[in-house]
Amino acid sequence: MEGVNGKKVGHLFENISSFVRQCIFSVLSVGPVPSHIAFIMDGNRRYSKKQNLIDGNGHRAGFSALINMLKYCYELGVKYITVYAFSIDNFKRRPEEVVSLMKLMQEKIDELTKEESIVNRLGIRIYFQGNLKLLSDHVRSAAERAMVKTSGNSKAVLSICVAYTSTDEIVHAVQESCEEKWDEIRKLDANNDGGNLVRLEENVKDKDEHRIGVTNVDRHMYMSVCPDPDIIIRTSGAARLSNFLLWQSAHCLLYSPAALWPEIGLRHLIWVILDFQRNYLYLKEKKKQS
Ligand SMILES: CC(C)=CCC/C(C)=C/CC/C(C)=C/COP(=O)(O)OP(=O)(O)O
Repeated sequence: MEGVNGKKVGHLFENISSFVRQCIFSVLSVGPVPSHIAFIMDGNRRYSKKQNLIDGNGHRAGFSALINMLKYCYELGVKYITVYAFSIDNFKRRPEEVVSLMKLMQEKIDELTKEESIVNRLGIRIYFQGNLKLLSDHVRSAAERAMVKTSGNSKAVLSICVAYTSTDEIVHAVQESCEEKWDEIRKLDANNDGGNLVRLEENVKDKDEHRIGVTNVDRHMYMSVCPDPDIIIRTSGAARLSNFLLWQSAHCLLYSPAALWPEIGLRHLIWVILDFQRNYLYLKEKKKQS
């Protein structure tokens, strides 16, 4: 009996908080709403220590916080959400910790891929971004399955950066751009009996035409599926980017609340949206000038 009553109270509380959220979001939506928010989910181990949890449960709590934040962003109308889930540098952690994090990652990816998962209910497409070759076969296959299974979803996009650093992304994009240019030049050359490569050396105008520019590199970024982020939120009070979205964050608003990642909540999102709206015209002007 107590259990039934407890469930009813739980449902009632959920309905009331969902209604309050809707009211707040409709007021916020009168102003500009960011199209892309990225999160550095810092402070999961510290949360675990603070709450005396067993190892790994801080990251589990972090995953629940991610799901809540995903839901809030979706309800507010933010189309792109990106999270820094595992950096290339994180592979240098204690092997037991890496293994446990990868196990959790695989379990949660499989959970997200299920038919009835939140991403499928809301129509969210998942991308995994990073040097996926560095992942174990199991985790990489899970990630690839999730990308395929959600590829028909189009309401919003969740990019999960794993085995990711910005420097690796930039090097990868530059390498791909060089290969693409070389292919172009070789093709031209073949069509002109080898004349182009010689002419290229001689003709400065042609040289410029065949130079790699920002747009070439941009196109080959892992993150080219999204517009640049409007806001990056890093929890636990650290105001560093730690090799995350360096290429994409020239004009974005940074916010670093003291809360540890599992403690992040609606109030933090509301606060940063208000800050974004206050700075909107200035940021828009800066983007235009670049
Ligand atoms: C499928 C999916 C998206 C899973 C994500 C699970 C999750 C929350 C991963 C976070 C991983 C991570 C290294 C966070 C940084 O906190 P930390 O471990 O560095 O903690 P600290 O800052 O307290 O040391």
